[in-house]
Amino acid sequence: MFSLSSTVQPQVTVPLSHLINAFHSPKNISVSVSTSVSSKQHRDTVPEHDTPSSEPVLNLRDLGLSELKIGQIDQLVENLLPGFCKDKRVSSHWHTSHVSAQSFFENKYGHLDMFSTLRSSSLYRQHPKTLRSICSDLQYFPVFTQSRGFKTLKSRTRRLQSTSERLAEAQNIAPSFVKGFLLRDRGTDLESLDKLMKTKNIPEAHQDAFKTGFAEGFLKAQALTQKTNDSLRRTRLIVFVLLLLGIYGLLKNPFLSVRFRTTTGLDSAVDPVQMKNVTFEHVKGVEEAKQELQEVVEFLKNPQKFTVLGGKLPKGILLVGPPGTGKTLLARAVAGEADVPFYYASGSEFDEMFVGVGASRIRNLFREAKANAPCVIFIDELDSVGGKRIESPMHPYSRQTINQLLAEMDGFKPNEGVIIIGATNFPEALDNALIRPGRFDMQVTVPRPDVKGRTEILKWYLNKIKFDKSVDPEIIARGTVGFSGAELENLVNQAALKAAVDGKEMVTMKELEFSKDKILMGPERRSVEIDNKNKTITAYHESGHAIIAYYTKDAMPINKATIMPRGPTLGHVSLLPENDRWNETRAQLLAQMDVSMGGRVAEELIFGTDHITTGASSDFDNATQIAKRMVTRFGMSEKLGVMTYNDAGTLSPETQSAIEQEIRILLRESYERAKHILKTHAKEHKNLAEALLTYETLDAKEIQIVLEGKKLEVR
Ligand SMILES: Nc1ncnc2c1ncn2[C@@H]1O[C@H](COP(=O)(O)OP(=O)(O)OP(=O)(O)O)[C@@H](O)[C@H]1O
Ligand SMILES: [Zn+2]
Repeated sequence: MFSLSSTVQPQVTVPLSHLINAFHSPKNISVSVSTSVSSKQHRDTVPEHDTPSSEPVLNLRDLGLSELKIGQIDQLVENLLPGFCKDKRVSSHWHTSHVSAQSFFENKYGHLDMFSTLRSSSLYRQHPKTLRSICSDLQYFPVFTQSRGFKTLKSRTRRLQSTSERLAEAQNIAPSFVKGFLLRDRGTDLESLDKLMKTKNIPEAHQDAFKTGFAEGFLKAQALTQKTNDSLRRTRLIVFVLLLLGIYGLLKNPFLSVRFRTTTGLDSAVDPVQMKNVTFEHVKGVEEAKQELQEVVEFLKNPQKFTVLGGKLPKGILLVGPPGTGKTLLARAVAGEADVPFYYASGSEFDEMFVGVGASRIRNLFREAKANAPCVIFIDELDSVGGKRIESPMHPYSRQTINQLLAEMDGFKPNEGVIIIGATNFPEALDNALIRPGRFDMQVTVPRPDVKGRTEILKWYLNKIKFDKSVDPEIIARGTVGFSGAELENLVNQAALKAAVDGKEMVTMKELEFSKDKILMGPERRSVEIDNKNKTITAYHESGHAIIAYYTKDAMPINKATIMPRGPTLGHVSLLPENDRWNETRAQLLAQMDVSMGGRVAEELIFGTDHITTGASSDFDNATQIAKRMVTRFGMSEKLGVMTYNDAGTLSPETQSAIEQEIRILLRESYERAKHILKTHAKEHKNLAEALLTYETLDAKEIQIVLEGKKLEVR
């Protein structure tokens, strides 16, 4: 800090009193002030400095200022001594009045360690002799250190604070090592106080003030030294204690350092989990997958038995299926059934932007696993490490990672007892090298559960909560086609939460239905204020669907009708297939179209063609889709015959218009059938709509009561 070179000098300032001396020494005045010519001439007339004397005698060249023109000198003097040039009232008293000179300087420049600054300046190097004398003299001055901006200090010091006060202020701001410098110099100050007073001929009257100032400064400095020493001692103590603790830790646990290594981000730890508490019992509705994995369990339980008989088991098993169908759970269950360690890794963990990191993680994982065989390594999201998108810039090192994985899989023998289970939602996306024999060569499909599976899963999770006896899991299962195991678990959980919020003691069908609708269609929009007119239209529209479903032989049974807004819908009627439908008959498809038509037909019949609404658009979409597929894909149109028409672009215009014609006919016939039913059952239609307006939601039983003309019990 104090070895600033001349290029980065902060305000290099020539010592004041000596400058004044320099300016006022008779020789120099003749040179610097009376010379009004150019600098060249100026330099010629300057006599060489060769007068050794007790008082330092300076000229401008000695100070490196000989190049200065008169105007610049004035500028310099004005900078150093504002007002000096205006009233040339400056006398030699200036350099004797230390306190005032000092405070004046501080006012303008803050505390400046001029001594050191000067020494390090190029000025000093050029004129060592002269400046050394200045410096040696300056040692007796309090050391200044630049501490703050000019303006602030000036405005403050107008209040004529004592020097020592300001010095203390500066010390508080200066970093401790700077303080160190300040303090060292202070020692010399004390010794030489008397000497200084003598050499500087301080007038009697000022001596006391001078001494007091010095004493104050000295005491403050002492206190500061004490503080600095204390904090130094404290730091040393803390470091020492930490060191001791470290050594102790190492002695007690020699693996501490290894732990540190394995828990760093790049080289993450691989810890197995014992899966005793997860068995095949916990995985419901995926019987085939469980059966296929059963032999893997047997192998893990006793690898030797298998190899003795010459049996060969795959090293890698790929679990393929949509998210949430229980792939992870199955893998855990395999480890749990066999009671072996389970290593979990997610493919995305290996997908690193840094060279070698993914590969080294794979290496670590396999090394650990081999040391603990028999065991199961599970790699979730295998496609994110073993996908085909190898050379993509987003995954610069995935090729390396895959190669490492392949090398590891090839590197151990089948009887070593390590089984690698990978899971993926997109088997097509996997790198072909991964699914070759000897790697992931066994595929087990884990599909979405069927109605039987869903019932089992629902029962399993219902058993973990309190539920009413009237709850029929099968009804919920029938209404949750396409739900995964994870979604069904969520459904039961949401129902339990709903029951708790409503202050009920057990979960009933109502809560289960509620959470099913919530998952399917978004939350209810109770806050939406729907005017009576729209409510009435919705009620007739929905009961239109319900009436058609009820009176059409091949339609699915009704589950529920509601005019409660939910998600984007104003109301809906839900139908339940008795079973998951693998196939649908022509009659069933036509019935579905009729039920869809029911809503619009109802609006038309009740409110007239002028008042039909846009609310039926999705119904039409649905009906049109069914008709289109019947004609173009299922060969269900007599006119177009048993043929599929997939690519519309390759069809002749005649064929296209024939298809359109057929679809139109199907829709028209459907519309007429719906109209006929609603006209025939106008009374039931009205009753149902009114019941909906009163109760908002009606379940299958209630709908039946209304349609049979009986009165609903008040709920
Ligand atoms: N068949 C099932 N039987 C019981 N619970 C299931 C089943 N399927 C899913 N679950 C529940 O859902 C949770 C999530 O399933 P899991 O993580 O095993 O699905 P996943 O197929 O691995 O999904 P992803 O592909 O998203 O990783 C399980 O912890 C379990 O609670
Ligand atoms: Zn509708």
